[in-house]
Amino acid sequence: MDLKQYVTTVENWPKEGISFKDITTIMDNGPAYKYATDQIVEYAKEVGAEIIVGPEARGFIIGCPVAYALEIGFAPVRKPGKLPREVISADYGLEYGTDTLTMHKDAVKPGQKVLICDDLLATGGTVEATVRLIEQLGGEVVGAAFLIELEELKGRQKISQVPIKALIKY
Ligand SMILES: O=P(O)(O)OC[C@H]1O[C@H](OP(=O)(O)OP(=O)(O)O)[C@H](O)[C@@H]1O
Ligand SMILES: Nc1ncnc2[nH]cnc12
Repeated sequence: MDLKQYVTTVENWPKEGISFKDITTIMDNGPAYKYATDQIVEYAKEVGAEIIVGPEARGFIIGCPVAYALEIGFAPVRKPGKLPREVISADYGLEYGTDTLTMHKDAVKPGQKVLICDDLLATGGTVEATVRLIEQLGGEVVGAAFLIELEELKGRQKISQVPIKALIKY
């Protein structure tokens, strides 16, 4: 299946100059959503994932069905103030300023093999901060899987030690 045909590009959103890749037109198509999920499930098997970690919000849409299919767990990465128990935090750079991501301290067990799932790899700031969180908990990041990679932004250089799977490239 050519998944790219189900991505909708919205020019100049949310800001002038941004070419936004809207994945809701993959999700609302049953066969396309299943095909995309199945590809990542196969990758998760290849790398021996024991748990899926996904950053809010779109990482949940990709990661949760993969975890369900494999009967393994899913651990959320969230913005500050959203997780109710003790957390660890990682700051990361945005185009202007910084932001912070958090995970529960016991979300990943030491030595556990983790696959990170998200919809899109752009500058790599989100996934790089997610790798730091997982490694701080003692987890082993065995891969990062995305529906879309924006190659021009060179996000994969920020996590050069992590194997990356991207189903669609621009
Ligand atoms: O590689 P990066 O430059 O870090 O960009 C990619 C991230 O940006 C988007 O999430 P966003 O922070 O917009 O949050 P959302 O999923 O809640 O919309 C996307 O879902 C990725 O998580
Ligand atoms: N161009 C883009 N389209 C969709 N989500 C994004 N997150 C960061 N950059 C993005």
